[in-house]
Amino acid sequence: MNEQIKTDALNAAHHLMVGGVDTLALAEAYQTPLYVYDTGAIRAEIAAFKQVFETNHVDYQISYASKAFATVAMYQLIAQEHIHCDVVSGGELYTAQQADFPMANVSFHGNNKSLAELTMALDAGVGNMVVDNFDELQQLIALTNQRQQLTTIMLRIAPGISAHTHDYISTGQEDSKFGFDLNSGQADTAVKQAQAAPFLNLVGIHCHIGSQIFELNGFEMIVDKLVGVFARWQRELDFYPQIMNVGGGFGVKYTAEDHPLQPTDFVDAIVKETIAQTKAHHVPMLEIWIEPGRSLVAAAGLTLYTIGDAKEIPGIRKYLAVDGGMGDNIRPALYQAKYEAVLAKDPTLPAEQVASIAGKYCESGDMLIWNQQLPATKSGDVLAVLDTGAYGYAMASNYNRNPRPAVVFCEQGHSQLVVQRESYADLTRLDLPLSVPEETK
Ligand SMILES: Cc1ncc(COP(=O)(O)O)c(C=O)c1O
Ligand SMILES: N[C@@H](CCCC[NH3+])C(=O)O
Repeated sequence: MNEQIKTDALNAAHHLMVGGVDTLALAEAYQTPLYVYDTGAIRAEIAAFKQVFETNHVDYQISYASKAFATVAMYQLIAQEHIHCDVVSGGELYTAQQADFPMANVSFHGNNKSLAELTMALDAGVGNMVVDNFDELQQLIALTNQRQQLTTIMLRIAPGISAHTHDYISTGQEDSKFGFDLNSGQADTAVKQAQAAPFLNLVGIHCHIGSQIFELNGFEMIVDKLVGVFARWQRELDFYPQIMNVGGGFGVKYTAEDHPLQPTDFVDAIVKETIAQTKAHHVPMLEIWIEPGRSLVAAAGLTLYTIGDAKEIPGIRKYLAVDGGMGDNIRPALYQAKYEAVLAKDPTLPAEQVASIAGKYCESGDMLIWNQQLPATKSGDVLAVLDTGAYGYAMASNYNRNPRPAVVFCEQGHSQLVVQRESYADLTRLDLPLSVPEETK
């Protein structure tokens, strides 16, 4: 059986269960494609992160990087767990507001926040603005002076450390669009400007080196580098941050080929390194913030599809097409990301075929999985693609005018629809007809 599946995730009939709910019943009730989340698993991941910090007796904050999966219900779940979240756009901020998420617990990221977004954040009372560049810093200084509004900020630093991950999701290197460059002294200048701003309260430094990282070493390097810089800033600029935000990026297991550490192992290493480095530099211990996105939601989510048409090219390949694809999960096409799938009616059945799972979109690259071992299948069977909880729904599109799927939360045997399936009418809701010029009427 697929090693991603825990044995308690099967019912007596061997149907795959999520949060105590039968996936075949979910497919029947809500149709497919369908995003399904085990919200108990999300809560458990949060609890595991909290525990590492608490065992180490350090001040901390966990800020969920909501770009990984943002809906009203998700922000509400995060609020229930009493952690923070970060947003990267007016749209995410708006969704958090609709969820009544406490604005004091929101951090606002982004390398090109518009004036409208900055204003929206100040109006909302966002707790922490993560300032990315000099233009934004100047805009924020002007806005806060004008409004006489004391605003808490962190500065995002590009530490000049490359994470070993896909180029598209590596962000900490010197040549990055994100953050104040550390090596050239831009970060020092930004600190001085922020210190001089009467309405900015600079509480911390942020950096994020990338996503789906499998090695501790990048995080330890950030800590070493940042604490060294903080010690210098304390001497030279009379500035010592209260908070060190090391971002997210903790890698998760998508397939049997992946061997990540536990997300909590990363945090344990970060905490221990921070304790060691602050001692070595004779500076005060820092409050440590992390921003996990993927590691909180990836494994908690799966996508249910219905198998449709099959195509077998003798001696070459068998394709099984499903009723979704790159519109609900762009990651395989965009990052060559790999997933595994099981047959929802019985993941324990022995494999009898190797099939490649194709989407229904008009692109050859619309392949969800290459060469998946599966039992015998027939049209109408429900296929569960595992670990799709991060950056699936979040990056979904209406390509080919396909409506986006619904999202269902499951916990303790109950399911709840939290995002409705889009209808065809939703697709044209914002369209306006071609206007006919007067003279041709
Ligand atoms: C600033 C920032 N924080 C946190 C995250 C979350 O990353 P991940 O989902 O890999 O944990 C990202 C995305 O890479 C990010 O850009
Ligand atoms: N969207 C990416 C992660 C990017 C993280 C954003 N900083 C993924 O699916 O892997």
